[in-house]
Amino acid sequence: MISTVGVIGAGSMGTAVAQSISGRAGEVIIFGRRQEIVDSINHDNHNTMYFPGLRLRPNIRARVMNDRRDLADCEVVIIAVPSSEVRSVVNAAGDGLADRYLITMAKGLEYPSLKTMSEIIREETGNPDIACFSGPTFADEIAYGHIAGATIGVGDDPSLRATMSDLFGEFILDFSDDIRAVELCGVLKNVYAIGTGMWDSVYSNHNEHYTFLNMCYKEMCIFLRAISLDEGIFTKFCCFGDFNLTANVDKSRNRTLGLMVGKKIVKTPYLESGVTFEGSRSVKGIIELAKNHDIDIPIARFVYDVLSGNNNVRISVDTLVRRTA
Ligand SMILES: NC(=O)C1=CN([C@@H]2O[C@H](COP(=O)(O)OP(=O)(O)OC[C@H]3O[C@@H](n4cnc5c(N)ncnc54)[C@H](OP(=O)(O)O)[C@@H]3O)[C@@H](O)[C@H]2O)C=CC1
Ligand SMILES: O=C(CO)COP(=O)(O)O
Repeated sequence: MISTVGVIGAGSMGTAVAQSISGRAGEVIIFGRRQEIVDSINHDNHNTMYFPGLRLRPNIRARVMNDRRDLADCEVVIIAVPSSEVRSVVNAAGDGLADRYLITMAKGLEYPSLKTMSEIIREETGNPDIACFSGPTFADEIAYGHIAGATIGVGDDPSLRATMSDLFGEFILDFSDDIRAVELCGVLKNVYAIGTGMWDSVYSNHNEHYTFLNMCYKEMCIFLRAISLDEGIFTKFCCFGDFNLTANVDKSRNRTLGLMVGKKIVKTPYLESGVTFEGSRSVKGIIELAKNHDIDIPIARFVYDVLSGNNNVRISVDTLVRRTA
């Protein structure tokens, strides 16, 4: 059994994954930035801000981010903060992330570098032992122990693979040695989830919904075929599963953002609500990446145009339909 696992990020996914793996590790330390969350975990076994009704296992404790005393004791460190924060958080952790296994859960793309999270982490730490975890994994459902599938993106290091299989033994797992492709699946699905929300704000029939879903998945596969070294990526949890979960289910923040923008409930793409909308931050980078690979992704551009306020969703949807027809 792995003795100590660190989880950086005391939000939805950090708390959920801490609960999920705590049955497979001696101790889990959640590193959060708010003292009140750290205190609620340590004094009451609850993260009252994110999962007030969930009693966390007794072997989960918390530390404030800048208190890195315990980071050195962690054999494995999971990074579960929004992608926009990964570089600064990893940089702040400094050499506390060297010489141990690192796992990223963040689904975003840095702009304008177009780097994925594992690439940023490796750049900041120099540590090559990095894996990623991505799939149809709503945090609340993970937190309460429901079944979920996930793709582990990991290189050919047998020890790291074994550690990932052990740590995430509660999940149904598939594996890919193309870490970047697994991460890009998580980025793409968020963009198409926003797009599906926008589409569904205009069209309400089943045929229309699933026609658009197919259009999105086709565009996602064209993109992945151009960049992925893993020919099987299309049927892995990080791809088909997570795309469908996020594009179809209103629990998804990205889909909800698409619905809200499509219905003109919100205007600014980068909302100050404090909610983590990964897709709106990554769409520009996806468009740039596609251009670099000479790939045409009209739906991603549709999403970007509407989020940027360049067009109203009805006009954009109509253009998309006529363009694709
Ligand atoms: N939620 C989900 O269902 C899933 C999320 N993910 C991915 O996990 C990643 C994290 O998302 P999620 O947990 O949902 O987001 P949340 O908004 O629920 O939580 C984000 C957490 O990160 C913390 N945080 C933000 N900035 C910093 C910082 N600079 N330093 C330290 N901590 C910081 C927040 O602190 P504070 O509480 O103080 O704001 C919060 O605890 C995203 O990339 C997301 O796509 C993946 C699968 C499922
Ligand atoms: O990645 C997720 C589920 O796998 C969470 O999706 P949202 O960020 O759209 O809520």
